[in-house]
Amino acid sequence: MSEAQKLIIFDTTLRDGEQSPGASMDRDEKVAIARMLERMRVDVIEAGFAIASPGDFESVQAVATAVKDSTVCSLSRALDKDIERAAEALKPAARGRIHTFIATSPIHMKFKLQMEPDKVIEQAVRAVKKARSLIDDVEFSCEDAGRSELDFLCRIIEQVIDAGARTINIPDTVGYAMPRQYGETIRQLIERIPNSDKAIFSVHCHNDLGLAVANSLDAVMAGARQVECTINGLGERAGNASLEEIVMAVRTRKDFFPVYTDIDTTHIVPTSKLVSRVTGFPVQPNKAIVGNNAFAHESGIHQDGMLKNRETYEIMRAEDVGWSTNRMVLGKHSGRNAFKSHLAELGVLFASEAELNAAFARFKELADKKHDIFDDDLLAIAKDSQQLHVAESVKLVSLNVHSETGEQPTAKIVLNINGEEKRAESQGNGPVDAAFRAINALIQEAPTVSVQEYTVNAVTQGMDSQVEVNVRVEHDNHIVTGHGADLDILVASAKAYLHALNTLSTVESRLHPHVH
Ligand SMILES: CC(=O)SCCNC(=O)CCNC(=O)[C@H](O)C(C)(C)COP(=O)(O)OP(=O)(O)OC[C@H]1O[C@@H](n2cnc3c(N)ncnc32)[C@H](O)[C@@H]1OP(=O)(O)O
Ligand SMILES: CC(C)C(=O)C(=O)O
Repeated sequence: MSEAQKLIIFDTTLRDGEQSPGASMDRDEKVAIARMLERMRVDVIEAGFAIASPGDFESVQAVATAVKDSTVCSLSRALDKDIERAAEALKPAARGRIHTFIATSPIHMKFKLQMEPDKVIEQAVRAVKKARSLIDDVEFSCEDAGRSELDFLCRIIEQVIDAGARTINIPDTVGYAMPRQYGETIRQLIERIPNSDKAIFSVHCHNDLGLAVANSLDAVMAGARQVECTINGLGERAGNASLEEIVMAVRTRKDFFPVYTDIDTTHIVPTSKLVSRVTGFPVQPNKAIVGNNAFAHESGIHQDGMLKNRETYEIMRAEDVGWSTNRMVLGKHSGRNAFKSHLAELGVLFASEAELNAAFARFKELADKKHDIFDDDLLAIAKDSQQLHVAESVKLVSLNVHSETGEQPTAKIVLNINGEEKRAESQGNGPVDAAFRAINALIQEAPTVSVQEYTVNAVTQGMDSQVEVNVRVEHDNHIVTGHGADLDILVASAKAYLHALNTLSTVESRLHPHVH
């Protein structure tokens, strides 16, 4: 593609992004983000508003010193003192830009600036000339262009281009524009302004109606060749157009957009994470490109499709935007193929279809009860299910434990012993002791088995974690350890104890289940 088809990416995370209430960043944090943006090959980094405060001045200066490959820009009102301060802060820049602006909508001119439209044009022209006297690269913005009159925009833009502005930005400051209408405005401006070919038209859209990206892209179709945007869509009120969405839309739909960007997209996710960490603004999980779920697949039909061909459900590659990989999330909507494939990645191979089915059934039961299923949960299930065939003569059917302050706990247990259901009830010093005694009541030689160690581990973090219980038992100089996993600590304990007894019975071929 030709140079005329290059879409300039202007990142304003450090300026408009910082205008998100609560998102302020200190100088070093801004430099760290600016370096990431430079590595990503962002064309222009708006580092701040130099006159806003000494801190902002220092930040613009520090970014201008640190960054060499991207243009560094400072915002300024259409006032000499702002422009001089911006130029001063940008002195160390290899490439500096002054971005000066004034509002052009009737409501802003009348109530905020309290200026006649002709005076606004005069001030804009003076400001651009002043900026050009200090720096070559000058951008001019018509603040609230989205609510400005087209004829007035044509007049002011023609004059600021004559005054030396080389980038003309048409901001939808309050997020009022609609996609087709906004693109049409850009098209009309480029067509009607006689010297429009001397400037690059830029857009800067806010997300008040959730249309910032759509409006920006519509403007690109209409001839805009610079998009102002922010990482994670940060920005004043509902934010700005998000850089990652703009860049990936253009890249993914090369067939649709007549433009390209120079962005190295593999830096997108690390930069998003840095911005989120620095500002304390979490990224919503379903946020396009950078949300945790953006490349995660949970439902069985999707996972099955993905396993057969990734493109069945993905239009971009996770690796291309900086994720290490896409994710198959196992949850209650997942199917057997994804379950088997995920466990194979964890090194678990099922010996038979029956074993896979048993583990899959346990997984579905767990997924119904537990929100997040982690790899450790799956490994615990696999371990538990694979043990079932070690010795299945005794299986837990149900356990009911009653425990109350000041009273001895009672356990009622139902076991399946060689295909027959047997019941027992017992008290104990604690609920686990009561459960073990109830098991002992159904297995003749179990009371001669000594429990040497009993440990409980939470399999994953969180209150709804599965627990894994290990019970080490000794009988006739044989020591075995039983494992059991469940959301219920008592059920996990009973399973672990039974697993130990079953293993002993296999090892010794002597500890026969026996109904009293
Ligand atoms: C759409 C945008 O995002 S624009 C950028 C918004 N960002 C910011 O405002 C952050 C930084 N701002 C600040 O720190 C301060 O507002 C400052 C330093 C710029 C100005 O502070 P103050 O001098 O105390 O003025 P204050 O903020 O109260 O009011 C703004 C003044 O600038 C005037 N003004 C607003 N925009 C412009 C402009 N583009 N050109 C010239 N004057 C302007 C207003 O009319 C008002 O003038 P008045 O004091 O004569 O009524
Ligand atoms: C100053 C301009 C570019 C702006 O931030 C806006 O209009 O939203």
